[in-house]
Amino acid sequence: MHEPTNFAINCRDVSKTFNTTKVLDQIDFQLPGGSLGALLGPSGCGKTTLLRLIAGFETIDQGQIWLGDREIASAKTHVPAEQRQIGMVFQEYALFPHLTVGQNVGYGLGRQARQQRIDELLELVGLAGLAKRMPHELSGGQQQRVALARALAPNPQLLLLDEPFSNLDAGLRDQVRSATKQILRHVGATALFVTHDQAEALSLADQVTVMLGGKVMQSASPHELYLRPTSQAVAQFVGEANFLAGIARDNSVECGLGQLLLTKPMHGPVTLMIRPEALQLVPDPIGNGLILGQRFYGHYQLLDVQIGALQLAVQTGPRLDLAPNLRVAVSVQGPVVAFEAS
Ligand SMILES: Nc1ncnc2c1ncn2[C@@H]1O[C@H](COP(=O)(O)OP(=O)(O)OP(=O)(O)O)[C@@H](O)[C@H]1O
Repeated sequence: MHEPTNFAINCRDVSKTFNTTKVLDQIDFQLPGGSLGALLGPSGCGKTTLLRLIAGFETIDQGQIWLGDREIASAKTHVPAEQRQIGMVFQEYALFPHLTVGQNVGYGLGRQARQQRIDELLELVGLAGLAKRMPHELSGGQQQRVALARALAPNPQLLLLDEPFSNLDAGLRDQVRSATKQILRHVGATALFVTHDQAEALSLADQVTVMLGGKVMQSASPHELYLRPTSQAVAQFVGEANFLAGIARDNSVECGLGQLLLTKPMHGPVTLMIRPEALQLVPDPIGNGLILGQRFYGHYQLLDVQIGALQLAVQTGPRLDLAPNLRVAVSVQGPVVAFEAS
């Protein structure tokens, strides 16, 4: 079957079983050309397996994968990894320890114009002048850039990155992440990276795909995913969320915070999701809430507030006037998302 699309990657109904465990269950996944995608999910959800199927390191049991309009995998087809024009960056970088930086970058290139391309790529990743160094003479961040330059050298149609920043310490990680994004944008690459770090996925990717238990739960822009999760599971996995029960009638819902407005009409029992920053509080001796606890993060804080039988997280900026045992008035100032009660 041929399915021409505008997607750089198109996975349809892809399943994979190891021994008797179904690791990927009817995956539908698309990534537009020129964009940066993230596969996000907890450990064991199957994200690395999906990346490896796209790379061609494993065969698929069912479904199809296209790279542009080329079918690269199905139950009957398996284009070998080296013929897929896919570049890889591994978690451990996998640099050849006995080769210099320049030789590492040039590894997948033919002889022609090799030196020029190596220089060009080292310049691109900000390592011009380090071609003669050995990998062990570089910092973690520099090694990651060499791995990126090596993957980009043959001009791949697609770049796959497996937890590319997890080996870097926190201080360096942010810096390397934005440098990587800049480089990928500069060369107009289509790239897909795997992460279990939601902040990394939200801050870096154009499209975030949440996987849970071998299934794709939602694929959307970071804003859409955070503000309009389509399931309670996604809302819970991405960011901090408050859940409360309610009874919906048309565009309003009755719940422990009173009557609230819904963005779409619903009926009957629902579960409401309200982000901590969608709640506001002010000190009030006769208010509806009591501060039970405080989690202070510097540029913001989360306050655990008891309201009747509910316990909700409320986000504020750093303030000195809020502390446990203070009575406050809590109100809803942001979007309320409703799911059919499960
Ligand atoms: N070659 C294999 N043989 C048997 N089971 C495997 C194989 N590869 C992966 N699995 C199993 O498949 C499941 C999904 O693994 P996968 O590595 O895709 O998850 P992940 O979401 O990337 O997790 P992590 O973030 O921990 O790497 C796990 O239960 C894993 O043990």
